[in-house]
Amino acid sequence: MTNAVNENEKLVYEVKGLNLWYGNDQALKDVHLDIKKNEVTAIIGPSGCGKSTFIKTLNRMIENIPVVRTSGEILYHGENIFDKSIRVEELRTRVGMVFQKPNPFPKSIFENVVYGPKIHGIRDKKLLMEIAETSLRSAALWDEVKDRLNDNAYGLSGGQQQRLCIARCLAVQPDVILMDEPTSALDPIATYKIEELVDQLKAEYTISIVTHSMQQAARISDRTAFFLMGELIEFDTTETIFSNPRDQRTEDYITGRFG
Ligand SMILES: Nc1ncnc2c1ncn2[C@@H]1O[C@H](COP(=O)(O)OP(=O)(O)OP(=O)(O)O)[C@@H](O)[C@H]1O
Repeated sequence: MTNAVNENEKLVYEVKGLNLWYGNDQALKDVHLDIKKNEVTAIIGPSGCGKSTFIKTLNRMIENIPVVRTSGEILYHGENIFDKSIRVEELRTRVGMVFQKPNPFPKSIFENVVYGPKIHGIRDKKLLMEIAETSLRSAALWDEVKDRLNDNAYGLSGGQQQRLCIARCLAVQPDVILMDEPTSALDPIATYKIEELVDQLKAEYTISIVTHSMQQAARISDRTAFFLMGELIEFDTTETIFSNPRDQRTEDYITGRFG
């Protein structure tokens, strides 16, 4: 009994029978998947299989698209995120998101990081500075920007901008970080830095990352979910998915036979 309770506490998400439609087109089909605390869960699969749709559903960001309809349940710490009692803004604060293309605001580095805390009513300059420093340190960017916090964020390199977006996400103290192909616009060195960062961040956060790179999924994730045409074909430890997949379609994809 105790073990069962402890196991459940480790589950951040329990996705149960999730379906999603864009108008009449079904993009997710009866998806069942658990996401565990302090793990990196990689979402892989060929273009159009529903990877982005899936992670954007986890913080209900997908509902910004008016034609979207869903059915099924997504339990987040045991509560269904589709329940009427759920406050969507709060959910999106707890479950932050980093996108494919770095998207800093046209503001200073400092203002980018403290944007969320300010919206939440924090005005104290000293506290904002502390939040900025902690978040930038956690995003492994502090040393590179500490002397130019008032410079415009657009002056940073692409990789630095992406780490700034991660810092901005961390500044509101999320629980989960969703990353939608966060390195696809970056060069190998900047990619390596983000991968290293993901590995450090999982000590404190739960991370789900969409990636087109099988090597990246294998390098940084604990578990991997393989999607195909809206269906979750296989979900297992990353080691099993890449060394001993159960489904032929998973094997075909990871060995580069399609996609
Ligand atoms: N805003 C939208 N309106 C209608 N259909 C959409 C919309 N966004 C995505 N789709 C459709 O939903 C399906 C899944 O798309 P999604 O972007 O989730 O796939 P993906 O696996 O992330 O693809 P990629 O790897 O190319 O980013 C596709 O068939 C796509 O055409």
